[in-house]
Amino acid sequence: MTDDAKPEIYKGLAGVPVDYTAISKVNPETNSLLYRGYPVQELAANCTFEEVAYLLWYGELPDPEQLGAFEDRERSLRGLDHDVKKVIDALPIDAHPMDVVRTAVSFIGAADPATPDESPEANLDKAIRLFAKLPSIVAYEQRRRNGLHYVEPREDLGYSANFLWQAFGELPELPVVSAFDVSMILYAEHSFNASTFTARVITSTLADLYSAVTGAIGALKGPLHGGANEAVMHIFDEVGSAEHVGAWLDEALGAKRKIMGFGHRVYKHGDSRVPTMHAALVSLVEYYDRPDLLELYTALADEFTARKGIHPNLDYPSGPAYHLMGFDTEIFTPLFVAARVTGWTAHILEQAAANALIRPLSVYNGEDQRAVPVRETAESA
Ligand SMILES: CC(=O)SCCNC(=O)CCNC(=O)[C@H](O)C(C)(C)COP(=O)(O)OP(=O)(O)OC[C@H]1O[C@@H](n2cnc3c(N)ncnc32)[C@H](O)[C@@H]1OP(=O)(O)O
Ligand SMILES: O=C([O-])CC(=O)C(=O)O
Repeated sequence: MTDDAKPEIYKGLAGVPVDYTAISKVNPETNSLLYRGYPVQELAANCTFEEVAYLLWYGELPDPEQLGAFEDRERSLRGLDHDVKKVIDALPIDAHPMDVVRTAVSFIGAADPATPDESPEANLDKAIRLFAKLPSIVAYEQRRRNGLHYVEPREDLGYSANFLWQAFGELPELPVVSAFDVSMILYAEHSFNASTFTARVITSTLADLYSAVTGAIGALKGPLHGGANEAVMHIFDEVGSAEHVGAWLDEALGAKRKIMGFGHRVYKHGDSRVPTMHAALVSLVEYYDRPDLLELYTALADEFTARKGIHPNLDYPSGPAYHLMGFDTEIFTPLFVAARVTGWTAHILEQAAANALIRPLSVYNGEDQRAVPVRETAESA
């Protein structure tokens, strides 16, 4: 093949549309994000995470009766079987919480007799099951790694209040519940990001929903994707305080480091979700009286954006927000899992409903064809 005839390679599939989706629309030109047509900011201001999860799966917001039935189902599925806890307990105490969550989801899939049933109804049921159980898994891991016991879920609490209850064993105050719920809504869905695309690739082979979610958790762990919210907090720890930002950036940029929590494959002028999460962070800073954290947050964002023209993404305000709520830094990405399981499973259902095996082409650039050398043996010599 001559050089002229070489097909164009789209590294990282950047800018390549690979399929349709009716679940969400990311528009970098207008800096907007729609879930099933609704602006995410309006959903965050007016809906609970349960309503948004329902919207992502069913395509419409629930009426009061539908919401009541959905909430009853979700609340009834929250608890963890003894076997799931046993599997979690068998893992090293210093395992990364993302590995723990991935293993727990994989175990739930292995133990669910409905796993092979790939009907849309069965898949939706599995999605709601994971949605309901992930808070118990993540909250338990937050406690286990700190030597604390499992806290049973409470059916009298909404999703976010119960999540915080299970993580910290005390009833959270309203500003904390609201900020947490907003973060879950903002993290829920974002079109063909790397983890969702992973889930769709796995689904395209006709593998089961649990396999697709397990794979998606693996893809989310990396710091170029969901792992960035954890990495942001490590950066905050390194920098220390607002007055050190300039010197820290000189060194980090000099060493050509990537600054986690900044930049995005699709948004080049800022992430549509950041203003809403920033407002939630400000309310937490006021509630916990931590102006120093906001000063550091603002100084780093302003200085980095001024120097590089690269804006914060959602992981930038989420990291310090989860820190203020009391979560360990390593638990931040598992919180993202709990939210994104809604988007992943909506995409799994969409992919399965109009499936085509996802199998792109590669362009070979290795050795030309050659003969395997025939080596002389002792007998033939
Ligand atoms: C919820 C989410 O998953 S949002 C994403 C979370 N990830 C992060 O925050 C990790 C840090 N950010 C990044 O690594 C990138 O911005 C990505 C991976 C998110 C997007 O990257 P891409 O679209 O592939 O752009 P790419 O990495 O090629 O960056 C383009 C240029 O900007 C630079 N750049 C982009 N982001 C950053 C950053 N955070 N810090 C320093 N430089 C950056 C790159 O070094 C590159 O520079 P160059 O052209 O001189 O080589
Ligand atoms: O869209 C992306 O590439 C990453 C992202 O922001 C997300 O998954 O929320």
